[in-house]
Parts: sequence; C-alpha cells; structure tokens
Amino acid sequence: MNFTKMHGCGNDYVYVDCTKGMIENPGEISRKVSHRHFGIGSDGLILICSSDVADFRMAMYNADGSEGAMCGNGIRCVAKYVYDKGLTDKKNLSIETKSGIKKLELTVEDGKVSLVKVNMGAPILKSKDIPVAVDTDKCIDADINVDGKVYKVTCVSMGNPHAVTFIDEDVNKFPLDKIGPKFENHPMFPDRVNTEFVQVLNRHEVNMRVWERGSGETLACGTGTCATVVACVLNGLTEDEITVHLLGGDILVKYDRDNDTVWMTGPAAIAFEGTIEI
Ligand SMILES: N[C@H](CCC[C@H](N)C(=O)O)C(=O)O
Repeated sequence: MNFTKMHGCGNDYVYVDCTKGMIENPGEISRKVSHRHFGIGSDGLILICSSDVADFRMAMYNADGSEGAMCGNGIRCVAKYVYDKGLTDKKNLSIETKSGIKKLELTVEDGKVSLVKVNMGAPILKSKDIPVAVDTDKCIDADINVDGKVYKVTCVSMGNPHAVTFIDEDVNKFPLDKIGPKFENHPMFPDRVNTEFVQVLNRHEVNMRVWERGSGETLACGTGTCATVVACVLNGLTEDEITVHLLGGDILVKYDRDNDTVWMTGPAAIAFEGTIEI
C-alpha cells in the first residue's frame, strides 16, 4: 500500500489515495499503521476517496480502529494532498465527510498548499445530538465529576463530540494521561468523547491540550479548537476570533455567531511517503 504521512500542527495521519479503489478493513489497517513501534506511527488513517456529491470524500479512522465523522486537521491535509499531487487544480474545494460537505479555501505558495481555511459549519449544542447524557437541553459550564474532582465542561459537537474543560492551571503540567481516559469513557458520554483542556491566556489566545477519543493525546485537534472557541464565546471568556496554541502549532478559529458558522484556518504539511505491506 502506498501512503503519505501528513500532519496538521503535528496531528499526524497516514493518508491513502483511494480515488481509484477502496482498501479493505480500514479500521484494522488504521490500528496496524498507527502503531508508533510496529507500524508507520500516526494518530490514525485517512482515506481520500472520490465523491458523487463533492470534489472528494474523506474517511477517517482513529488509532484504535474506530471511525470518526470529521477531522479538522485531516481535512486540511486532504486539501493539500489533492492539490499538491495534481488531483485537482481548484483552490476552492468541497470535501464530503460523515458529518456533511465542507468548503475549503486553499492558500498556495510556490505551487504548494501552505494554509487552508475551512468552513466548519454550525456547532451542535443540543445535549442529545452530541450526545451527552444529561437532562438539560444544552451542556454549558456544567459540572462533571471525574476521579473525585469536579470540573466544568461545555459540550459541543463539530460533527464529532467534544467536552471543553477550562482549567486554571498550566495546561502543560496537567496530568492528561491519567485524566483524559476518564473523560473519554465517562458515563456522561455514551459515544465516548474528545476532551480539550483549555487555559485562557487573554481575550485573543488560549492554550489547549487534547485527549482524543480513540487516539489518546495528540499534538493538535482541529475540530477540538473549533469546539473550544465556541465554548469560550458561549462562556464569555474570549472574543469570537482567537488563536489556539497547541503542542504542535497554532490554529486560528472564528465563531461567527450571526451566521452560526465556525471558520478554522491552519497549516497542512507532508512529512514523508512510502509503501507498507498490509
Ligand atoms: N484530530 C481530529 C479529530 C479526530 C476526532 C476523533 N478522535 C473522533 O473520534 O471523533 C481533528 O483534527 O479534528
């Protein structure tokens, strides 16, 4: 299998061109290739497919083999892949995902995509649609008891479920390995959850670390940055356009409340390419 290893702010996936034919057992292949010692090493697998309703279709799998509906860093890399490799010459693309069709604007420098802006659509706030097992319509600044400690969460779906947790301490010192899995598997989240731990720096910047459902800690999460900015705005903590600092780089997110639309802008990069026997 030919592959390209790409990343958006260090959130890395193995990308496979399936426009000429699908691969079998993608979940199992994701588990295998993602392994950082026995495989290629990645946060999961992303397939680039043809689409009947958009320019391309993206399918994404976590490192544990589960399928995700949307991937913010992944969709920017898919845009770079199809443009840089000449599968399209369009700088405005539509990409089908399991959470709908997304529109993307590509910035091209020296013939290669450097930055991608994505219309991420409207955030989903209804508890039952995220899903969050609470008896309130929305879950904003709600209490959650994890491992004997009460945290405040705001839950948002950007096509996939997120629990945004504001913390006062330095995010870099937060024991994510220990607490992340407890959020992921908490009974409040029947489909498990991606959790963002966020430290607000000022009205224009936050630091964020993420524990992803199915992949563990990753260096960045695009949908997670969008959920974070929506949560910041809903809780009155920041302006509506802010920079999210992640372990692997920065992503700019704007929550346009008037049009109920989230915009995400960030980089996409190719790390290396190769072939693997599967
Ligand atoms: N890293 C991705 C999100 C993957 C979400 C996945 N872990 C899930 O099960 O929903 C991003 O950049 O948006």
